[in-house]
Amino acid sequence: MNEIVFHPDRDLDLIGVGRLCIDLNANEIKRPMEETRTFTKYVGGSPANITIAASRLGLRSGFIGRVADDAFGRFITGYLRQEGIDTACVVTDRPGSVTGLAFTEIKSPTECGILMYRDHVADLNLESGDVDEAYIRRAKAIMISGTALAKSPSREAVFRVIELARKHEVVLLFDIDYRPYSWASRDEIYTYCRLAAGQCDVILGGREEFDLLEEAGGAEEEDFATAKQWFAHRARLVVVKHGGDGSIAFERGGGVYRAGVFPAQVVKTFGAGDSFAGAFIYGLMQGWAVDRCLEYGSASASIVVSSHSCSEAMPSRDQIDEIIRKHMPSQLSREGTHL
Ligand SMILES: Nc1ncnc2c1ncn2[C@@H]1O[C@H](COP(=O)(O)OP(=O)(O)OP(=O)(O)O)[C@@H](O)[C@H]1O
Ligand SMILES: O=C(O)C[C@@H](O)[C@H](O)C(=O)CO
Repeated sequence: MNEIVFHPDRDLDLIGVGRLCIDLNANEIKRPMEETRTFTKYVGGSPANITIAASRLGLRSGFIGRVADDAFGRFITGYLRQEGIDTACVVTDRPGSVTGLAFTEIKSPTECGILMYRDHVADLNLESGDVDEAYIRRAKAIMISGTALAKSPSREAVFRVIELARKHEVVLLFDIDYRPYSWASRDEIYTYCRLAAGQCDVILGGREEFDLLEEAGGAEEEDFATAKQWFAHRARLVVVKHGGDGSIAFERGGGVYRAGVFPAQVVKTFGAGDSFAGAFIYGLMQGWAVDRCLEYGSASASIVVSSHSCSEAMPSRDQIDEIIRKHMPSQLSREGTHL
């Protein structure tokens, strides 16, 4: 069991909120972007990737976001529908905005870069009026990503989502999802992400992402200090991702869980966090103990880092189960440390 209580009788398990964009992943891998000639197009955007991951695992999923009135916007909406994700609240933006593009460079399994084209993007035109209370009320959980707070009117729309989710007892999950290209300043990140994270039940982020939201770390080990800081707000579960070094999760009730990583034939590193989050959330919603959720997320991530794409590579339950069967639990430990 875990400490997150989801409303039982809702017809949507998870609603993603925010960025819907296009990944253009270099086909010529082990080359710098300057030498790349061709790309493969996938749906992208961290919230979209997470929602696709969750839907692939069987969660009944929806999305609140805006797409551009262009061929990429239509491609994204069609792909979400093809994946069984409800798109009733995916709004086509007024003409003039564009779809965010993420050109990815795969120089080596550990050197991957992303060239973001994010000017005038439709996803940051999400408005409070796009947030339908009746839609929110249908959900057990809502996943918010930090980048949706980077600009107005998307920023106000996210706070409207938070307000309605709290009103209707919808579990709020916050993925810090720091992407520097959309933010005007560090102050804004600190201000708005802290405000949002302070309202959420579950917070996920990398070590560096949490550092952006916190005063200087305390004397204790940083991750423990992070968890204590967020337990002073609403959080019941804090998950710190450490890339190839694994992850650690803290429950407000005192449980501390560490997970290593599963072996992977790494093609690219990005997409690890989104696949981890989608599978971790799936585990939470099955009522699994946190250590099992970490293991599921870690196994999912090992599959996606071994693939060329993010969204399209999101694994099925069978694929994840096979990885876990093959490799057994990876240095999972549960420390009954009380914070
Ligand atoms: N090289 C790897 N091999 C296997 N698993 C990995 C690897 N890198 C990351 N993971 C798994 O994915 C999880 C999340 O990775 P990471 O901390 O890089 O998230 P992130 O920075 O949010 O990723 P993203 O690049 O998608 O934004 C890790 O905690 C780990 O379980
Ligand atoms: O989230 C983004 O804008 C980039 C993603 O589309 C890309 O797939 C990635 O970096 C996933 O972590």
